Amino acid sequence: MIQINNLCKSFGKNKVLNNLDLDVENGGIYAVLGPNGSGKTTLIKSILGMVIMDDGQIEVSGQSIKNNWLYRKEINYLPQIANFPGNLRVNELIKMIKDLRNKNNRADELIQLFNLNSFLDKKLSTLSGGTKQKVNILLAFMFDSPVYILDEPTTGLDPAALLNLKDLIRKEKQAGKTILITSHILQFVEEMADQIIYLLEGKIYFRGTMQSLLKKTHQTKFDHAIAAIAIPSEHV
Ligand SMILES: Nc1ncnc2c1ncn2[C@@H]1O[C@H](COP(=O)(O)OP(=O)(O)OP(=O)(O)O)[C@@H](O)[C@H]1O
Repeated sequence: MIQINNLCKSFGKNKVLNNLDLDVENGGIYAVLGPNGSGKTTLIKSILGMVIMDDGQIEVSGQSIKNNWLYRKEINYLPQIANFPGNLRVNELIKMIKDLRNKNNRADELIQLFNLNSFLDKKLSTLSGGTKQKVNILLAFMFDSPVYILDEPTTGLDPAALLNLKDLIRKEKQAGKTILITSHILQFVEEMADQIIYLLEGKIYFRGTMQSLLKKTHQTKFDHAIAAIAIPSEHV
């Protein structure tokens, strides 16, 4: 589904991704983890074509992303920080995105699910952080797509909204979708992810299931395994 070879990206002298290779198969939930600044967002944005790679190849569904914009139609993206004009009202934003994509959508179902009815005529700049995030989730899930990329999707959500988000993601997985998620919330990752992809020093430092991570780090708890992951196994 997503194939990355020798991906390199630097910002000035800061080499963020260094000959990174990664294969993401079709279907399932993949958690992209790593310390702050390890390059998770840069990796995600490279896949989306929002960061121009210095070197390497990325293919999505067998198509190279270079000089190609059609592949982006296959990916629904929830950014870490969405920058929509603050004076736009929620219903205007939803309508604008509907008109742009012009295909079947399930905005109404998601408005009910996240209790957004009473916010539809509010300006984006007046919404709380959690409500803004619910609107962003609605935009990321309102169209059907084979691939979802969710950058810190749980930010600011209350417990009820978090449950709804988890249900949404599970349903998409059951429908065979491929879902890449970055999150620092380990409980969420532990509950949701089929595979862990751990970034460190510009490369994929670990890739595998939760069970294989626990085994590799000789730990019984996920948070301890994550803390231990970057320590050579003879020191764990
Ligand atoms: N546009 C940019 N210009 C300059 N440096 C950048 C830019 N984008 C990212 N960086 C740098 O690249 C490195 C990786 O950043 P990135 O946002 O990909 O990390 P991350 O793993 O997503 O971090 P976090 O967990 O804090 O969200 C950081 O050192 C960051 O400062």
